[in-house]
Amino acid sequence: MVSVRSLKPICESSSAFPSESSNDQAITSDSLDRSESKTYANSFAEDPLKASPVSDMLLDSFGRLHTYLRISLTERCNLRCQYCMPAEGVDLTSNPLLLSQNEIVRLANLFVSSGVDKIRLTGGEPTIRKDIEDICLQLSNLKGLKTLAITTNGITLARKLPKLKECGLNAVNISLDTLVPAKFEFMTRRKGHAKVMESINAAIDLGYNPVKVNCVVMRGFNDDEICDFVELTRERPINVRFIEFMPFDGNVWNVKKLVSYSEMLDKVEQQFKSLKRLRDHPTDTAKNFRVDGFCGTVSFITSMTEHFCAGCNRLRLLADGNFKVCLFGPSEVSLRDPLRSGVDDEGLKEIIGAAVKRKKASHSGMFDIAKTANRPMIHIGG
Ligand SMILES: Nc1nc2c(ncn2[C@@H]2O[C@H](COP(=O)(O)OP(=O)(O)OP(=O)(O)O)[C@@H](O)[C@H]2O)c(=O)[nH]1
Ligand SMILES: C[S@@+](CC[C@H](N)C(=O)[O-])C[C@H]1O[C@@H](n2cnc3c(N)ncnc32)[C@H](O)[C@@H]1O
Ligand code: SF4
Ligand code: SF4
Repeated sequence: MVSVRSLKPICESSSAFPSESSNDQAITSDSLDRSESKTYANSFAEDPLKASPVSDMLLDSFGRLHTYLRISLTERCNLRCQYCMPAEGVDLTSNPLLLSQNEIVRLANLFVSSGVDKIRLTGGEPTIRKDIEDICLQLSNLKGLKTLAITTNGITLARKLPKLKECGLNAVNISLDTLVPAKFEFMTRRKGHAKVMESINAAIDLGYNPVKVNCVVMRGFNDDEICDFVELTRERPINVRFIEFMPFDGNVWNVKKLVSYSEMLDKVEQQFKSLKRLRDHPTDTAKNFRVDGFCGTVSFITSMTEHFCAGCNRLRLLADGNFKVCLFGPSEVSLRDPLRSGVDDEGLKEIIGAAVKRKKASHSGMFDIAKTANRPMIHIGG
């Protein structure tokens, strides 16, 4: 049974939480050709150092400024999604080798004082970290940070969100791949569908706007639900984001299970004739659309068939203190070890800056990625 009805229809235009990207402006000329691939790097490269107070540490050799840091708070999770991790689980870093709260805040402070203005907490499942409220409070007090976001599976979020909001969390992405509880249990190898729906409602009730709903689309699993997900946006301030299935170590990736952006878009356009492309922000991971008259929006994260690396502004700090400049780049450098051996901020900045300068222009394509050793997704955090 499809449980769209278990989400409350609420659509208010005003909100205490401004949308981070200017998704609301429809492109006025004829809708964009879906194969159009924009290069945004040049718009950043004009004179990035003059245009903003961002430190050279965050500028890569292609002129991309990295103002968005994703911090993985834990390698653990209360679900076991098939597309993210193997059934047998993953090797876990021992507790003493994980970053402490103080170390996370110290490193985050270094990034924010260098120009990072958006931090996303991820994992594993970030909400299972016991000190998440304190972490949010300390991070949201960092001068210069504009967005403190979370990506969560929503299992325990409904209960925790009011306090997290008080602690400064101002953007929420919730993962939900199916509207059918039995399919949820199959994909996540756990129960909990109703709790995720409850968390989406709670986030809407608390004024998060939009509440982003991340849906990894896999052939034969949920590709028949795409239009049901679009229906969620009719009366709710939800941004449904259909994500192309990506390969990671230990997941069940296979090109036959990948449903491409073009195929997903076809399905949506067939049922929702008035779907219009919106203007994306150059650093967006998503291509954004709205069905005429609908409250929410629909997006596609097209990492595999139309990558968006030219506008990349993202860096990653993993739970074990490793720093990763690209989701698919296997190279990592430890920030934990120099931090623990007493290296000062300038020393850390040198290590970070050198890694950022080594960042490649783009990922190497899905077939190469599938063959290259990386970490399981649950370690990286998306
Ligand atoms: N290829 C690629 N995929 C990414 C990147 N960042 C996030 N994603 C993927 O996008 C999907 C949604 O990720 P989220 O954690 O919601 O982050 P986000 O898309 O940056 O979210 P917003 O900041 O709200 O736009 C996940 O499948 C991520 O793995 C990136 O830098 N490169
Ligand atoms: C790794 S999870 C971590 C945060 C949290 N546990 C959650 O599920 O939202 C971050 C995001 O990555 C997405 N993701 C995981 N594995 C993926 C894959 N193989 N391809 C595409 N997206 C994936 C998830 O759906 C989720 O939206
Ligand atoms: S996608 Fe998120 S919820 Fe699912 S196993 Fe990975 S970390 Fe856990
Ligand atoms: S694949 Fe790497 S370069 Fe491309 S958008 Fe993702 S993190 Fe950035």
